[in-house]
Amino acid sequence: MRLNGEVSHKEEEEEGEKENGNLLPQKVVVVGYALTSKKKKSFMQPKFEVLARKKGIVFIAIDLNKPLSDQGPFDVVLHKMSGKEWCEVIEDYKQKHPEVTVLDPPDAIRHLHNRQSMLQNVADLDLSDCHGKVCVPRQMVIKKDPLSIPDEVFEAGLKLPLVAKPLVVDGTAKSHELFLAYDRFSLSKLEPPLVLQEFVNHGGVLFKIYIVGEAIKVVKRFSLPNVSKCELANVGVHSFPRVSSATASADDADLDPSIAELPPQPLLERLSRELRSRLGLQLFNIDMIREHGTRDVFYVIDINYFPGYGKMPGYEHIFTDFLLNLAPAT
Ligand SMILES: Nc1ncnc2c1ncn2[C@@H]1O[C@H](COP(=O)(O)OP(=O)(O)OP(=O)(O)O)[C@@H](O)[C@H]1O
Ligand SMILES: O=P(O)(O)O[C@H]1[C@H](O)[C@@H](O)[C@H](OP(=O)(O)O)[C@@H](OP(=O)(O)O)[C@H]1O
Ligand SMILES: [Mg+2]
Ligand SMILES: [Mg+2]
Repeated sequence: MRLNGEVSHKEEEEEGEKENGNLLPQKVVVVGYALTSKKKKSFMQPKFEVLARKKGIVFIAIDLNKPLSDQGPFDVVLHKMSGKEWCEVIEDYKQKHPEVTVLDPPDAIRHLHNRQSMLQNVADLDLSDCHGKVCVPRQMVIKKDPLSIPDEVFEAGLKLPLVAKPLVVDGTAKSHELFLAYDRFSLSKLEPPLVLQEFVNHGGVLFKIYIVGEAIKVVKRFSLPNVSKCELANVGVHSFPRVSSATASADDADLDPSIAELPPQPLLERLSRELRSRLGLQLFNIDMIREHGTRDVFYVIDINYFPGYGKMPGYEHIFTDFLLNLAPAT
C-alpha cells in the first residue's frame, strides 16, 4: 500500500481531498484492472468509482497493448481476460513483481473454465456436520462423438431430464447456451464438448452466493421451474434463456418459505471458506439450489469467476473494504 504523496496520481488525490472535506484518506491503493468491455461496464459503475476514490482507491485501466511492467506501479491487479497469452503476461508479471497482489492466479481461474473441474472441489467436501448437505448433480462429459451420447447416457445410468451445458466457459454467449433434454436420443443433435448434468427439481429458486475475500453475500434469483412427472414423457432438447442471470431478483417475491428460505449461514460460511481455500480464489460466486421437498439438501450447479458483482447488493462497500484490507504482498 502506498502512503499519500508516494503516488503521482495527483488529480485523483485532489478530487478525493475535495470530496472528503479536506480529509485525505490515510493510504492510497492503486488498482490496475484488465477487464473485458462488458465486465468493465457492469463492474466500474460511477457510484462505485466515486466511493472508492473517496476511500483512497485509484483505479487504472491496464493498456493491453503496452508491457504490463511499464504501467503502474500498482498495489493490486484485478483481471478477467481469457487467452493463453494473457495468462503468460500475468504469470510473468507476478514473478517480477511479488510486491503486487494479483487477483487471482490464472491457474486457479482456469479451473473454473471447465464445467467438470469447477465442481470437483465441491464433490470432495464433507459438510455433513454443518446444518445441511452440499452435493453436486451427477454428470458426465461428452468430449467428441454426439452419436454416442444416447448409449453413454444409458451406460452411466444418468436420470432424465438432463441439462446440457457447453464444457468450456470462456465468457462468450455461446458458453452460456444451455439445453434441457427430455430424452437421450435427442441429445445427439447437440454439439460436444458438453457436460450432461441431471436436472434437480428445486422449486424455481436459486441462491447466488457471492464471495469477495472473506465477505459473503447471498441473493435469491428465479430459476427453472420443477419438471413434473407428466412432463417426463416429453421429448426433444429445448434451449432455455439465462434465467438466473437476469437483474430481477427474487429477494422480494412472495415465495413459498420452504423453497425460498436461505441456506443456513454456518453452511454458507463453511462452504465459502473451504472453496476459497481449495480453489485458491478470492473472487467468485456459487450457484446453489435446494432439492425440492427437502430442507437441507443442496446442490452446487455452477461456480463463476469474477461474476456480475454490479448486481450484488452493496457491492460498492464490500469491494472497497476488501481492496483496502488486502495485505500488501510479501
Ligand atoms: N442441474 C440443474 N438442475 C436444475 N436446474 C439447473 C441445473 N443446472 C442449471 N440449472 C438452471 O440453469 C441455469 C443456468 O445454469 P448454469 O448456472 O450452470 O449456467 P451458466 O451459463 O454458467 O450461468 P451463469 O450465468 O450463472 O454463469 C441455472 O441458474 C439454473 O436455473
Ligand atoms: O452475477 P451472476 O448473476 O452470476 O451472472 C454473471 C455470470 O455468472 C457470469 O458468468 C457473467 O460473466 P461472463 O459472461 O463474463 O463469464 C456475468 O456477466 P456480467 O459481468 O456482464 O454481469 C454475469 O452474467
Ligand atoms: Mg450459473
Ligand atoms: Mg456460470
